[in-house]
This record gives sequence, structure tokens and C-alpha cells, in this order.
Amino acid sequence: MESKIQRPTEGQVIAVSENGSLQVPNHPIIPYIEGDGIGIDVTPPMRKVLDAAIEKAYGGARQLQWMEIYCGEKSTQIYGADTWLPQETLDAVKEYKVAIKGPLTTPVGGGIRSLNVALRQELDLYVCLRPVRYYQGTPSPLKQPELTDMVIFRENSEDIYAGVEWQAGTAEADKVIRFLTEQMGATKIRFEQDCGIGIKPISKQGTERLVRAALQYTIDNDRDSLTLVHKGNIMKFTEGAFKDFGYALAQCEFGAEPIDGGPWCEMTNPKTGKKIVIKDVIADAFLQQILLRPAEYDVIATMNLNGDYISDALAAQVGGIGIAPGANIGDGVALFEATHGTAPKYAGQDKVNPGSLILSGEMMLRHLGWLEAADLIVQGMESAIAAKTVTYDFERLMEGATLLSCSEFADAIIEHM
Ligand SMILES: NC(=O)C1=CN([C@@H]2O[C@H](COP(=O)(O)OP(=O)(O)OC[C@H]3O[C@@H](n4cnc5c(N)ncnc54)[C@H](OP(=O)(O)O)[C@@H]3O)[C@@H](O)[C@H]2O)C=CC1
Ligand SMILES: O=C(O)CCC(=O)C(=O)O
Ligand SMILES: [Mg+2]
Repeated sequence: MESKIQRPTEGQVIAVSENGSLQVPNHPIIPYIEGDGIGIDVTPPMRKVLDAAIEKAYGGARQLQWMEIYCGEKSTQIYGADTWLPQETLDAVKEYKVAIKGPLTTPVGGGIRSLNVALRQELDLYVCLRPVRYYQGTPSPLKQPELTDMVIFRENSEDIYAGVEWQAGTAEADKVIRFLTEQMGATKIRFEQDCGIGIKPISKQGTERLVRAALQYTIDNDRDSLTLVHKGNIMKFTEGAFKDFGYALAQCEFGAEPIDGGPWCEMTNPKTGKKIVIKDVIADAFLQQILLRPAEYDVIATMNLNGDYISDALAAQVGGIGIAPGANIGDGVALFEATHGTAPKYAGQDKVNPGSLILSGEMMLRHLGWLEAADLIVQGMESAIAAKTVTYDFERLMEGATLLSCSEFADAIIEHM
């Protein structure tokens, strides 16, 4: 197929050295997917803010060379009706190593499967990293929102989220149900007729690579604890196994020792000498404790669906998904993306908060090692919020705030850098 990607005439490819570290040139080529719905609103301001921060930090010595790649509705316009995720999009992310994307629509019930999930699976981006912190002045339902400071490591390739499921009433669903009842001794499928069925794979290998990344992050960033969040009392061999695999990895690979006979463990951070506690909590209890006692939680490792729910719930505590950033990370490849979706009712109105994608871009700059530019974005965001110049989602909850459009908020961030 003829390529539809326009490669920049300048710029270089990011390389990965043998030890896995990035070799970032001064003009790296960064592929980006605009995204469906509000992608058209938030992606241009994200690029503008990143470019401005880099210009301010490095005065022209460094620059991103943006390269548009396609996925979702725009891809069907460019490649043809049924091409939602072209192979050359996947190839470009693999080749250029670091990319960023806007949100992509997934229809409910029928239609295509999630392109967001497909990108994560095809590129084996097994960590979904979603940090949650409070920006002073942000409207929040909590009395002390500043106590919420957590980093979610959501397993990104397994679980019920992987889409291994069959629709009620199909021959496939009936076959799976017959196999389960006739050959596997399953007696607890309440209604066998017209029953949809889904499979929840949770593996040792998948859990270990996620928990390993989370624990390494805990060490590198001098955090106090790692909590495994699961519903292992009910789903014993999937969510319960996640907990057991996680503790075993902490002990075998990081030298953690059980506290008072376990299961909680403790280890010494080899970089700082401080103690790190590895603990676990059942997911429903966790969801109430993050509201009541958020200070008790720090780095979180959890499975795919729990991580999806938890990241939106935690985002709400500190201002909502309008400013909740994220990244999908694999071995040598990273794809940054907002936590929110395509919010179709706001598409094209220059209204929504671009903060989530901008802060995802800020994470991307940190990933490149361009810390000075990343710091400028955080400073710009903090000051724009403190000055109460905000988009509709914050303005409606703040006293005396000035309502800005999506693009105006990005400009306010730039002015405050
Ligand atoms: N990674 C991805 O690409 C994701 C894609 N999706 C997809 O997006 C589509 C829509 O999903 P939906 O469940 O409605 O979730 P959305 O996240 O798109 O929107 C839900 C609500 O969140 C608020 N919101 C979302 N984005 C912003 C923003 N940038 N600024 C301010 N507020 C925002 C709005 O709240 P209010 O109405 O209160 O103003 C909005 O109505 C679905 O197809 C879904 O599959 C969903 C999540 C992630
Ligand atoms: O893929 C989708 O449409 C939804 C994904 C999602 O909600 C998420 O990853 O947080
Ligand atoms: Mg989600």
C-alpha cells in the first residue's frame, strides 16, 4: 500500500541503546495521532504548548519534528472505509519509539473493537502509567485534595479488557458454554441460554513485568509504598493470582521480606536507604479508602479493568479527567495519551480542557529527558489554574474564575511559563 505518511524533511530517529536507554537527538521525529471527537480540539494546543516550552527551555537548540500518523475515523478518510489502524501507523510508532495520540472512539455493544486497546496490544505496551496529583486551586470534591498523590501502573495487555468474548446467542458463545459445563464441570452459569461470555486471562509473566516496572518506579522516584489492588477474594485464580505473583516478585527479585509473617512485605530502597512497603488491598475497599485516606496510597499496581476505573475515579478527586495524563509503555516504545475519551458532544467546539493531553506531552518530554521543558509546562499549568483562568470544567466549579476556550487555556499556560 502506498504510504500516506508525510515524513518530515528534517529530524532524526530516536535510537535505543543495548541497556534500553533512549538516545534522543536534538530534533527527534515524533509521530502523533490527532484522535477522534475532541482530538481535533486538544491535539493542536498540545503541540503548541510543547513547542513553546522547548523553545523557551532550549532557545532553538532542540525541537520536536512532528509527523502525523493515522488511526480511527481520520484513517478511514485517508486510507479507505475499513482501514481504522493501518500497518504503517504501527510501524511508525515502532520505528520512532516515542509517539503521542488523541482519544479514539469505541462504539458500545457492537462495531469495531477498541483501537486504543489494539494499539496497546499490537505494540505490546504493557504498562499504562497514569500519575494523579493535585494542582493548587483546582476544584475538587475532597476537603484535602492535595493528599491525593498516586501513580497508577495499570496492566495494559491482559484481563477481561483484552476482548476475548463471545456474543449471546451465537454458536461460538454456546460452544464455549457447552465446553465449560460439559467438560470443565462448571455449574454456576446461571442462565446458559442467550448468555454472552468473556474470558479473563491473568498470567504470571504479564503480572511480573507490570509489577517489576511499578516497583522499579517506586525505587527510582523514592516513593514510600507499592499497593497491589485486586478482587482476589472473589476471582481467586486471576485477581488473587495477580496479588500472589506480585508479592513473589517483590521477594524474589527485589529482596522484600514479609512483615510479621506477611503477606505485606518491606524492602530497603537500594538508592536512598529508605523503607518501601509492598502491600495489597481489595478493590472495593480501596475505592472508598482513596476518598477517606488517600495519603495511605502511593504507587498502585493493578489489572487492566480495575486500572481503568481507578484512574477516572482518582482523576475526579483532583480536578477530573480533563487534566489526567497517561502513557502506554513497553520495552523501548512509548505511546502517550490522555486518560479521557472523545467526548463527542464537545467535538470541534474549542471548549474542552486540553490539560490531559498537554500533561501527557509533559510526561513525554520527561521520558525524552527534556526535563527543563517539562518543568516549564507544569509551571505554566499551575500558574494558569492559580490565576483562575480555566476551561469550562473547572470554571463551573470555581468561584470568580475566568472562562477560557480550549485554545485560550493553552495560550494561558504558555504565558505563565
Ligand atoms: N484512550 C482513549 O482514547 C479513550 C477513549 N474513550 C472513548 O471515548 C468515547 C466517549 O467516551 P465517554 O465515556 O463519553 O468518556 P469521555 O472521557 O469521552 O467523556 C466523558 C465526560 O468526561 C468529561 N471530559 C472528557 N474529556 C474532557 C476534557 N478534555 N475536558 C473536560 N472534560 C472532559 C466530560 O464531562 P462533562 O459532560 O461533565 O462536561 C465528558 O462528557 C467512547 O467511544 C470511549 O470508548 C474513552 C476513554 C479513553
Ligand atoms: O478504548 C476505549 O475506548 C476506552 C479505553 C479507556 O477507557 C481507557 O483506556 O482508559
Ligand atoms: Mg478509561
